[in-house]
Amino acid sequence: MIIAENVAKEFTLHNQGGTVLRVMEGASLKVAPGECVALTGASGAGKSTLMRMIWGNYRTDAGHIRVAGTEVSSAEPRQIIALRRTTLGYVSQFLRVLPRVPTLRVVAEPLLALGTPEAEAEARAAELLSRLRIGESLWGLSPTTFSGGEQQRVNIARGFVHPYPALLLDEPTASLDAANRETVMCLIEEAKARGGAILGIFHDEGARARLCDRLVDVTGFRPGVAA
Ligand SMILES: Nc1ncnc2c1ncn2[C@@H]1O[C@H](COP(=O)(O)OP(=O)(O)OP(=O)(O)O)[C@@H](O)[C@H]1O
Repeated sequence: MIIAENVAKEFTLHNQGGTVLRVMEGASLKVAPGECVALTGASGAGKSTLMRMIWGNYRTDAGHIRVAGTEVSSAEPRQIIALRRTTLGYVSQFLRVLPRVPTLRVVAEPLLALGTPEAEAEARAAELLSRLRIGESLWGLSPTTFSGGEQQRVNIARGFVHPYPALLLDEPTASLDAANRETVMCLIEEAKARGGAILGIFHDEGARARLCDRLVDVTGFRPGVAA
């Protein structure tokens, strides 16, 4: 479902004398439907960079990335947008939303974009917000003023509202209390059980041990380090 083959990436720092940082080469991994794979490696090893290339925000310099048959590494922007709408979800660490859009709408939006009737989309959004303990009194408000943990849970609700076949998770349990952490782990287990292919960064070792079928250490993809 998610396939990376021999991916390489370097950054050119144009405002720092054109210094070239080679951060990755020969990066290969596969995530099958129903599988959860964790990216590991020390800070700066390249976990986020690989996730951003799979998400289509960073260009790959060499190699191929395919998600559900779409060649992300050479896709046109409209293909990336279509992939994100139907197939590839991403729960980042930060919520980015338009101001003044109510929380219920923020969470329902991925379903509305797929043509789901409004009542059905909002019912599903409400169910997830309730599971994640976001009180109903907040649903009509924009999440921009919410606490860090509340914003993270709105982000998670939005990422799980549609059963994406492939899902990228960036520290989904970070800074959550025990009850919400458990809810998020259940959501991830349910996504696996319905055949979702999940690739994530989990600094939470307990969550990683419970959820992940395999670990991929990106340190092996550093230029000059044998995989
Ligand atoms: N946009 C960018 N421009 C220049 N260098 C970048 C950029 N993004 C990442 N890098 C560099 O690439 C390397 C890998 O960074 P990355 O954020 O992928 O690491 P990470 O493993 O996710 O780290 P952490 O666990 O601290 O989040 C770092 O040396 C970083 O400075």
